[in-house]
Amino acid sequence: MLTLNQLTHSYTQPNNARQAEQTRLTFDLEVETGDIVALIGPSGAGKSTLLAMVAGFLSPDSGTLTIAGQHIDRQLPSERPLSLLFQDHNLFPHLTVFENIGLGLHPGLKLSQEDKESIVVAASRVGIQKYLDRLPEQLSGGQKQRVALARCLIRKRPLLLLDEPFSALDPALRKEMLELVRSLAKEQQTTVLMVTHSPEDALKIAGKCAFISQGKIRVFGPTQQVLEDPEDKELKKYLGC
Ligand SMILES: Nc1ncnc2c1ncn2[C@@H]1O[C@H](COP(=O)(O)OP(=O)(O)OP(=O)(O)O)[C@@H](O)[C@H]1O
Repeated sequence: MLTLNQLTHSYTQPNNARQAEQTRLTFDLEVETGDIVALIGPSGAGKSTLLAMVAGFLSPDSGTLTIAGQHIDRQLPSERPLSLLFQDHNLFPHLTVFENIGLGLHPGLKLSQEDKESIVVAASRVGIQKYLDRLPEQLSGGQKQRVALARCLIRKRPLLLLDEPFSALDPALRKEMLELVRSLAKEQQTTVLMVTHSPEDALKIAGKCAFISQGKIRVFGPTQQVLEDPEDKELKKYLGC
């Protein structure tokens, strides 16, 4: 179980009158192990802030964050039991596909024979085993995202954070990648939080959906119910119903 309990972050910035203006975002969420949750909501609602607090890039002012009962609030991003996949796949341009995937296992690439074998397995799982010797610049956008996904997969962390990772891909490839994430998550019992602007993508892979608005989760429930039978006024407006 992933639990966010009153997890709060406030941004302070000067306004036109040169006074400090605060934007306060507070999140409560409970996600069962192995569930895929889509985070949707209008621009500026707080989706990236939620993800950044879970990832550890942004410190909460208050509240708690636990995975399987363990507090991870104080851990550095690299110590947290999670992997991240963003639209910008963050591959290292001077390293081969093999090495880029290997970074998921060891930041210094000190790889045992077993590690090397698991890199090949992860690459085959996402369909890029033919390209292990290539550099990222010799790959298409979709192939690069597969490498990034393989790097996440090989880490076998219990939580995967996705921030619009496939939005630059064409519809067929995007669908294929989403299905791949779904089957990999099921295989490894990975809990997934996925920020998306696409209700269609949410319906494709997420069993649950959280609608975020003005720094809060306003609606949380089964994706189909949230998106196809919305009751909340703001959610209806967001969906254009
Ligand atoms: N560094 C910052 N300083 C001040 N305010 C910020 C900062 N980052 C975000 N905000 C504010 O916090 C709120 C939430 O922003 P956030 O980026 O989390 O929204 P979002 O839902 O991810 O938006 P989008 O879909 O456009 O990426 C917004 O009102 C935004 O203006």
